Amino acid sequence: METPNKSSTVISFVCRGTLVHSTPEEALQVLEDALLGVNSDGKIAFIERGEELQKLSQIFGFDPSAVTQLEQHEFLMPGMIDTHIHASQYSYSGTALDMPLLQWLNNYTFPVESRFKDLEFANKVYTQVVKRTLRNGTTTACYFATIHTDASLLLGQIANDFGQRALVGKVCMDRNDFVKHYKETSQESQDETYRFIKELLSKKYPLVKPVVTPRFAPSCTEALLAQLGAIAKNNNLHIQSHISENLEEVELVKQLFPKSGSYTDIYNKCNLLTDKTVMAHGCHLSDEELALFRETGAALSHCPNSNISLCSGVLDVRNVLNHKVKLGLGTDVAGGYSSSMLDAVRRALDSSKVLTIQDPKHKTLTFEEVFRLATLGGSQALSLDEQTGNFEVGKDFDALRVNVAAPGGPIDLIEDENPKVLLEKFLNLGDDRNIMEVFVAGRKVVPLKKP
Ligand SMILES: Nc1nc2[nH]cnc2c(=O)[nH]1
Ligand SMILES: [Zn+2]
Repeated sequence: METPNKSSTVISFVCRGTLVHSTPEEALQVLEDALLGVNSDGKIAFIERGEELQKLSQIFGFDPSAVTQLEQHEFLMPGMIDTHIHASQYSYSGTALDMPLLQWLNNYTFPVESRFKDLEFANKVYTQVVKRTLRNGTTTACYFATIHTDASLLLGQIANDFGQRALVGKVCMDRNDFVKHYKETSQESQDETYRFIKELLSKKYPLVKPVVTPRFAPSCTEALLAQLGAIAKNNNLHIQSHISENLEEVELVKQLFPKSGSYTDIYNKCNLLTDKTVMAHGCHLSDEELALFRETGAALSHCPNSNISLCSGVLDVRNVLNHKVKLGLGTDVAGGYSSSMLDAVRRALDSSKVLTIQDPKHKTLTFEEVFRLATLGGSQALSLDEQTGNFEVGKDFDALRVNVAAPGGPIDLIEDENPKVLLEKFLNLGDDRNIMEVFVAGRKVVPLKKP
């Protein structure tokens, strides 16, 4: 037998068992008895068949007896990606869902967000939301903070300390007629955005990046939107905001921006639609607006719990996908009451089924397609698909070790099931008790470590 060439890569972790993930071609790919190796940089070094163990151990110089063997009812899946979550609204999640969007913002959201001037309060809430989302399997989160720069920097620090991959946005808003103390001047918003970006980048956190965050068109003057578009463009930064969530909001935008062709047109004219943009909701976008998303490479975040809870609308995900617009899932805490991406998966499936009830010709999303939205789709929506989203050699190892039959967990398995059934059961019935371990960039972050 030939001696295989030795690799200089240092392997820090090897796992053997079932892998489930998505590719652009296949919504669900199952690899049974696979071997996945992670190198000392936290990147996937190889994915091979189990029978190659001896050969791989020689090439990569690891001890075959140190391989982690997954149990019968276990599998590895990519970490889930929450493309839209308000860390600052976590304290009232599960409450205050009795009003439509604009009234909900004025009565609940703005008063709570204004409290983040207090860093002690911010520390308490942000620590809890990062811990909770990690335990629920969110390896990447795209966060809205508040207008307060120091508290927003603190959120970045906490995500880094617990090892979560995150985009963090200091919220910008220079218009707010209802809660008058919760807004900035245009100049403050611009200056503080610069300060936020500069200070967050100076920390050199490997997995935490700033995202330019105009709240949404009704909270911003056109001048501010244009300034933020310029900041993002000149510094090649991510952008996030909201668009076309509810019909009253769409009407308000028409009144506030009478010269614009559409809601999408406003953001586009201000250079806020790029291939690093993610806009939440889009329930009421026209096909022409979706075409503009496709042209600019901007993505949508589908937040079904929020859309139902605030009676905002039902996004036709099939139509978005047919337009080839990048799409991920978001919890939109606290308009969405659950911080778990498993809930987002279930609500996305329910919403698609509601559209089928209304129109039997509607092609319902499959659970495999929604699984892809929660993982690979999210990474594409955040333009992070070169780093994360699925299992590919060279990508970071962001993964969940799932045990569908975890003792004391929510799922009773009567018989042995195949991996596809195990995944479907986990997505529909599972919770954090089934998520035994969470890895981000090769580092085990759940069970949680004290930072
Ligand atoms: N769901 C939701 N929509 C918004 N539009 C502007 N701000 C918000 C927010 O905080 N939550
Ligand atoms: Zn939101």
